[in-house]
Amino acid sequence: MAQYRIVSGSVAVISIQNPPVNALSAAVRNGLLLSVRTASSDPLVRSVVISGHNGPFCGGADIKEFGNVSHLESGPHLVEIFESVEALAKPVVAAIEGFALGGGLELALACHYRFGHSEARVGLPEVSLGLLPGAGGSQRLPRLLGVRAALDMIVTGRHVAAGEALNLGLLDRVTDGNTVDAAVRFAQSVEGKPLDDRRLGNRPCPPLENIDAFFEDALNRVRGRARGAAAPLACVQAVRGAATLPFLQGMALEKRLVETLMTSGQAQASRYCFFTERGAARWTTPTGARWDTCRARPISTAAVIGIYASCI
Ligand SMILES: CC(C)(COP(=O)(O)OP(=O)(O)OC[C@H]1O[C@@H](n2cnc3c(N)ncnc32)[C@H](O)[C@@H]1OP(=O)(O)O)[C@@H](O)C(=O)NCCC(=O)NCCSC(=O)/C=C/CCCCCCCCCCCCC(=O)O
Repeated sequence: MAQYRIVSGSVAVISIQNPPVNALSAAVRNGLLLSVRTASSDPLVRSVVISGHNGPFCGGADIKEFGNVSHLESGPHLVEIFESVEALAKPVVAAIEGFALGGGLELALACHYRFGHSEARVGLPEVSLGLLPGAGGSQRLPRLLGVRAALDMIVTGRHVAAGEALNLGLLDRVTDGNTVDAAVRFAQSVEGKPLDDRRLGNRPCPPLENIDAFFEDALNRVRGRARGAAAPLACVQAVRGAATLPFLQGMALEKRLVETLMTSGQAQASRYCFFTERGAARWTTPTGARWDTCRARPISTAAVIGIYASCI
């Protein structure tokens, strides 16, 4: 779900609430869209801050819903929500603590400004799930960072620390203090200012020389490393779309690519790995010991029972 409150008289703070990582489940998506519409129609609200409840901003789309069309369809699509955020006629500031990953960063990219805590990290790791950033990320990130930096982040899926994100221009400000408080103060300072420039969907991609040669080379390099994986190649195709197509056509290309990947065996296998790796950490023994209740015993005696010496 999403919590909605008004602070300082004019700022609507929308807080994503879905522990432990504030993933964008159907309930969260419903809450977010409702909150954005409420903020839009309330004449007392002049700006909006979006944050994560109790720490992390957002770990992205709810991976548990993938492969289950009825779950995916029981809430609005991320693309629709992010379009409403970007189109809002009041400034929207993302207050990023912990992490903004996948759909979480795509949400932040739809906001007009991005504030981050100095220890936060951001990234688009969809490629490791056999996917691409399919909720506008493959189209908005290149428009913000330029093709080279965006392609690197999208194809590798790496997590970027706040300091680097600030240098890249992905974050507008970084703070050591309370991120939400800083974002609220900033939101008030930009109330009533024009927003057209801040909407990444309105911006062209920064120009790149020898665009055909650049993407040919990128595709060859990625193909060499991908070892048969389809997602990294689709990422290159989507970013090429961002560089060469108007925003809406780029979004249509992104949609076609992610729908194909989503139903692939590679994406299913990658999801299985994601949950199995985490499941493996939850061990039990036949005597009933468990990973979450087991405590190390205090050491009362220790002895050396052998010495091995070697000479060369
Ligand atoms: C860094 C982390 C976020 C946190 O790490 P850590 O603190 O170490 O904690 P973990 O142990 O890893 O995780 C804690 C528990 O949380 C669960 N978890 C984590 N992330 C998620 C998540 N995103 N969703 C659900 N659950 C999550 C984790 O499993 C643990 O629980 P448990 O112990 O297993 O019970 C780290 O967790 C991390 O890296 N997470 C993953 C981040 C990530 O990859 N995010 C990107 C997700 S993908 C995305 O955001 C967007 C994708 C594009 C989607 C576009 C949608 C298009 C729909 C098209 C539909 C077409 C269908 C057509 C169908 C048809 O026609 O048939």
